[in-house]
Formats: sequence, C-alpha cells, structure tokens
Amino acid sequence: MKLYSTNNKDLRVSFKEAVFNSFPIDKGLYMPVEIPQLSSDFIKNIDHFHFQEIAFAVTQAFLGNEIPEEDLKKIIEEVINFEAPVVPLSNELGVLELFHGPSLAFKDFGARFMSRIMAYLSDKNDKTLDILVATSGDTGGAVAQGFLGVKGTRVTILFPKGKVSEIQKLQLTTNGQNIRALEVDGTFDDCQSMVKEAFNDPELNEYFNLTSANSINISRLIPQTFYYFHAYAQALRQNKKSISFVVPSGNFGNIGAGLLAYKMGLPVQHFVAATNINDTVPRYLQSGVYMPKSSVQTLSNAMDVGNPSNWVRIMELFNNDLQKIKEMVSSASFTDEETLSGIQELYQQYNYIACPHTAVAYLGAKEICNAQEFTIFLSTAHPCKFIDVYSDNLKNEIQIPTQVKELENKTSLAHPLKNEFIELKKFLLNN
Ligand SMILES: N[C@@H](CCOP(=O)(O)O)C(=O)O
Repeated sequence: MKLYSTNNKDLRVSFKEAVFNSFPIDKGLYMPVEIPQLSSDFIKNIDHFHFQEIAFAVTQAFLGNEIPEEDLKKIIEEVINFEAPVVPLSNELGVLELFHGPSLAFKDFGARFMSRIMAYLSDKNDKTLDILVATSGDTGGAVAQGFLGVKGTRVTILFPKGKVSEIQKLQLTTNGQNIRALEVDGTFDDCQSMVKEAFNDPELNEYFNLTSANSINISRLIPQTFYYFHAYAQALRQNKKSISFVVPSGNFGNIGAGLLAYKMGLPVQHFVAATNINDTVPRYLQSGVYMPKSSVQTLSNAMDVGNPSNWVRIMELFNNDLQKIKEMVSSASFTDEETLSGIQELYQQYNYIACPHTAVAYLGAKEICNAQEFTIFLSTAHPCKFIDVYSDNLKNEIQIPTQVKELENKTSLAHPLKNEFIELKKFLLNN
C-alpha cells in the first residue's frame, strides 16, 4: 500500500512509514494512492461472513501481502473480540452500538488495531515509540487501554482541563506504567495543535521516535471502516437492502472511515454528519466557506472540536468537489437542549438509553429517516461515561460495567500543563 500526502500528491510513502510518522512534514494527511475495491461478489454475500472475516478481508484489500495471512488473521482476532450489533428500533431505524470494547467507545477499534499493527511492524531494536495523543474525551481512554503495558511504547495523553467527564478522566489518568496524562489549560483544539507542532519540531524528533494515535494516523482509519461493512451485513440479514448512516462527528475520522468504505464499494445511499454546536462542517456545507472556530464545551464533549482534522481527507475522497460531497453527505448541528430532548425521546419512544453523542446522531437520523430505507445511526459511547447528564430515573437504569466500577478506587495522576507548545516540549524533554 502506498500513500501520498494531501499537501503533496507526488509524495509516496509505505504503510509502515505512514503508521510510524503519522503526520507528513508538509502538514497534510496521508491518503492511499489507490482506494482498494472489494469485489461485488463479496459485498453481495457479505451477510455470510462474520465480523472478523469481514475485518480481515477489508484489511487485506488495503495491505495486500504486506502482512502474511496467518499473522494478519491473528491480529484481527485479537482486535475484534467484542460485538458491534445493529439494534433495530423500528422498521426504518437502527442503532449501531460501537461501545462494547474495553474503554466503552468506538475508539477501541482504532486503538486496538493500531497498537497491534505497531507492535508487529516495529523493529525490535528501535528506540521507544513515543505516542502523542490529544483527546476531547474518548480517544485517550481507548489509546491508554490499547497500549497499556505494550513493550517499547510510551503514551502521552493531552486532555483539556475541566472538559472531559469524570469517568473519561479516570480512564485517562489512572493507568500508570507506560501511560501518562497532561491536563492542559485549554481546549481540545489547543491539545491537537500542540501535538501536531511536536511532530514538526526538529529537536523533539531528534530525541524521540514520535507518532500519533489520533485519527490523523491512517492506521486508525482502516479499522473504523470494518463496522460499516459489518453493519451492512447485519442489515442484509434483517432484510434491509438500502441503508444510510448517521454519524456523530467531531474530528470527522469516524465518518471519514464510513466514506472510505463507501468508496471501496459499500452500497450506502447517504451519510449525515451530525454535530453539536461545534458546527464548522455544517456551516461549510451550507456556505461554501471553511471557517474553523475555537471549540466550545457541550454535553457531547468528545465532539467538541472546532477544527476537524479529517475534513481534508473527506474533501480528497471527493476530489475536492464540494458539489459531489453534498450529493453524498449532509450535515446538521444540534444544541445541548435538543440533545437532552433527543435522549428523552429515545427513552420514551424506544426504551433506549443513549449517550449524548448518540442522541445527536439520532436527531440527525430523524431528519432523513424514511420508509424506503433503513437509517442506521452510530452509537459511539456507553451512556455510563456521561452519567451526570441524565435525570435520576434514567441514571438508575444505566448498567455500570465492571471496568468502570474498578476505576473508582484508582488514583488519578495528571500533570498540569499551560496551553503553550514550549511547555509540552519542556515536559517531553525533561520526563
Ligand atoms: N473525539 C475525539 C477527539 C480526537 O479525535 P480522533 O478521532 O482524532 O482521535 C476524542 O474523543 O478524543
């Protein structure tokens, strides 16, 4: 698999280089030179395959023989060891639950795949791999779980002070071992831009073997395509042939993966990117002017992103043709008040308890849902991660999984960091 940079179409790097360097020096993002196509036979019969088989076929389409079949199968079996069910709510509406992994968020797919791929591809004699990750809430916990105790790696998580939920904070800050957390006095966008700056800093690159575990890294995107194919397989089994996806969107890596799956041959009618009031993309699709804004805090905190990294990849998938994008993707934003009514409505109408991000996706789904097709909205995190958002009657109904109960007795350790790149640099050089 060869990749180019969105800022330099002539550049060619290998998959291994893209995984370990993650962010091209020209500040673009890596994209596959060729989008692999899955055969129409495979797609037609996809309902005969189980999740791991689908994930294997998709990865092999990208990587060819770069990883021998037996080794790749083993990696996939380890990564995909939890379910991603499509739960039907009605004839027209289903919810794809992506929160059954260890950190209770969809980020587990990407983080688990990435940690196994990095361990497999790294040269044993390489110096420690320093993984930097910015999080608005969910990525950090998944990456911590994915890399905890992985030899030869050290993870540094930057998160915005006071802007993640209590459970998310515990997931980020109680791991110890090779995982450390920096509590930044700023927003997620500040954390993300500090991390990006680190990749372009000559001194840091001389001392450290730096890479990213955010969705700017292409190895996060590949595994996030798996569940779109698997959802389609499940829809076929439920006799639904025409489907659309509604994706709660922050950094746009999740919907980016869905659109990649579509470009690989997955039959999808339409995508909706549902956002909270951090609405850079909905505004862009409406006005044609791309104007990122500083992110603001909302109840769906993992989507508090003002400058979504992956939008450039989506543009690239459609040859930067805004009209073509609009034919396939629409976008809508919702306030916190609407999100809370979405949560209530889902509970009252379907007896379903959704996290705030999922509720935003549900509101987006309501806008396009129709009798001719099956609309699947993605549920990206378990509601227990946002327990303070719910009214008492709902709170009491939320089952708390063991991994969350276990967090309660752990000690939280985070290093405070001013919102300045030089502070991050000093921390990295001195610790
Ligand atoms: N929603 C994210 C923000 C980072 O996004 P990523 O997909 O690039 O890792 C989070 O929960 O941290």
